Amino acid sequence: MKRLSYEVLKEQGYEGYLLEKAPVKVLQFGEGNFLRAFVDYFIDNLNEKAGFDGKVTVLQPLPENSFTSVPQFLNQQEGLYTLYLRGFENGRKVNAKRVISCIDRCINAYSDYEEMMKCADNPSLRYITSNTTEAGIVYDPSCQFTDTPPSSYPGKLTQLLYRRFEKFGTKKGKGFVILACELIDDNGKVLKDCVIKYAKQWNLSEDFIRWVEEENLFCSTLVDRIVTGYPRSEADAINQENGYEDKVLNTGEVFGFWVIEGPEWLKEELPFEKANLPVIITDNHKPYKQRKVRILNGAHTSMVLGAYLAGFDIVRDCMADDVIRGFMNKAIYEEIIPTLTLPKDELESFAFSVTERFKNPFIDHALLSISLNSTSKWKARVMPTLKDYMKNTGKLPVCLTISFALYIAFYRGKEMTETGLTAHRPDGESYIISDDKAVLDFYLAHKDDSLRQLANAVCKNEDFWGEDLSRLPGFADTVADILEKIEAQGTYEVMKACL
Ligand SMILES: NC(=O)c1ccc[n+]([C@@H]2O[C@H](COP(=O)([O-])OP(=O)(O)OC[C@H]3O[C@@H](n4cnc5c(N)ncnc54)[C@H](O)[C@@H]3O)[C@@H](O)[C@H]2O)c1
Ligand SMILES: O=P(O)(O)OC[C@@H](O)[C@@H](O)[C@H](O)[C@H](O)CO
Repeated sequence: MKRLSYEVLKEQGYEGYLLEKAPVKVLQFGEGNFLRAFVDYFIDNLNEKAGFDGKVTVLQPLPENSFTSVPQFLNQQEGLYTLYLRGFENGRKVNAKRVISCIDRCINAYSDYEEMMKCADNPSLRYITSNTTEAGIVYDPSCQFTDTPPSSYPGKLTQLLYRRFEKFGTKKGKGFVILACELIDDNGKVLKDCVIKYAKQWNLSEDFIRWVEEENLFCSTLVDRIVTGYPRSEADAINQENGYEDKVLNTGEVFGFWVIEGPEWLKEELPFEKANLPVIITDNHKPYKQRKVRILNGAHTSMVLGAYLAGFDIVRDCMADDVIRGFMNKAIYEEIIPTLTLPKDELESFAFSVTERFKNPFIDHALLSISLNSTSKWKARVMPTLKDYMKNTGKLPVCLTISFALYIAFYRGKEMTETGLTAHRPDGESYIISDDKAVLDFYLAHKDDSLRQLANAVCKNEDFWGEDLSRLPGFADTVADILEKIEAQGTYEVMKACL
């Protein structure tokens, strides 16, 4: 079967939108599924509906082969790939196929270092987007200006900005608009702080720092779309139907929402409104981020680990079960929403839409994939709500406290293998706990603790939580009690008992 290419699409008489040639206006740090189903989808639509006329160069920020073959496949397919967005829209089932043609090529920051640096010399380049996971925006002082490249994303960006400054520093309007899409708080601001630190550490001059401040815009953004990536089990059938082979097929839900914190003038530059896309540019993205991270991601993180131990594998099946769905909804409506600042009806309507999205009949969202890095996820997505709830009421929130015990129960691995820490479901099936090495080492070291000792040790681990959670009145003891109930009755009964 022929590989996807412009030529193949022409031969087939493909009638959808394609943009074969245009100046590169966007440099994207990250080749992952999410960016390709979200940012690139929006840019592709901007090209079609608002005359943006820009291509994207995708930059793989990690050493080649350390992750995926996506860059190689994208280049073989001339940047083209097929995206399926599936779900319900206004009560109607949707399965929208779109060939995305906004990608120009994909390069690697290590093997194509000079090519990466040359991107800064392109006068048309105006936007830098990124999703380097929660691990990507970090300041690592061991990175040097002479590294080719520095290992951290902000280090690479600082080098690129400096090259831009050297080339165009005296011209107005040649800085970048930087759209950070990582799911960390104040992503744009934190990224900018890292860049300024490198500029100082590397003695790149006051003039450069001023140029970074005055000619570049670092936007914090909130992203929201469930992206499930390559549809392994359906790929053959999809390729047959399309009549071409696409090795980077991508899938996600129809729902999508991007909130960009930026000035009014950015609306002119990025005509999302004109293209009728669900993207807003606003002076404060925080309420949206808090709503999404605490409700949607908080619901995932507090529900999936217990549900997995109870025998469930995907989110949709959890939504069909009264106990698991009931536990999740109780957490959302009684414990999460009361701590949030947006109007209650807006929050409830968002929460309702989350349950509907989780029921999406097209999306098999694996609980195990959501379980990845649950330690930092519990800290970022659940812990702030638990603390706000306690501050407001003086009580422990029932479901969120249970969620912490469910997290510990899931992390009780007994054996370290090459792929990670191995644990077992009650029926004996093994699974891999994926998290930072330090986290896995901690659980392995505590594998023979009593449940009470374990609960205490986890609560006290300030490296995990940034503070000692055993100082929260009654928390460690209650968690230990719940762990004992889980041991005796299983997670399902514990989730059921609180309804
Ligand atoms: N999949 C979703 O539904 C979804 C939705 C919203 C946000 N996100 C976020 O997007 C991120 C990526 O998700 P994905 O589904 O695209 O995963 P993916 O595995 O397809 O891609 C991971 C991407 O992150 C990059 N990366 C990984 N570690 C890095 C590091 N240390 N430094 C720099 N880059 C690094 C990789 O090069 C790759 O581009 C996740 O952190 C996730 O929280 C995902
Ligand atoms: O992608 P992760 O692993 O950070 O988190 C898992 C899910 O909570 C997440 O992907 C959501 O589906 C997404 O954030 C929705 O926008």
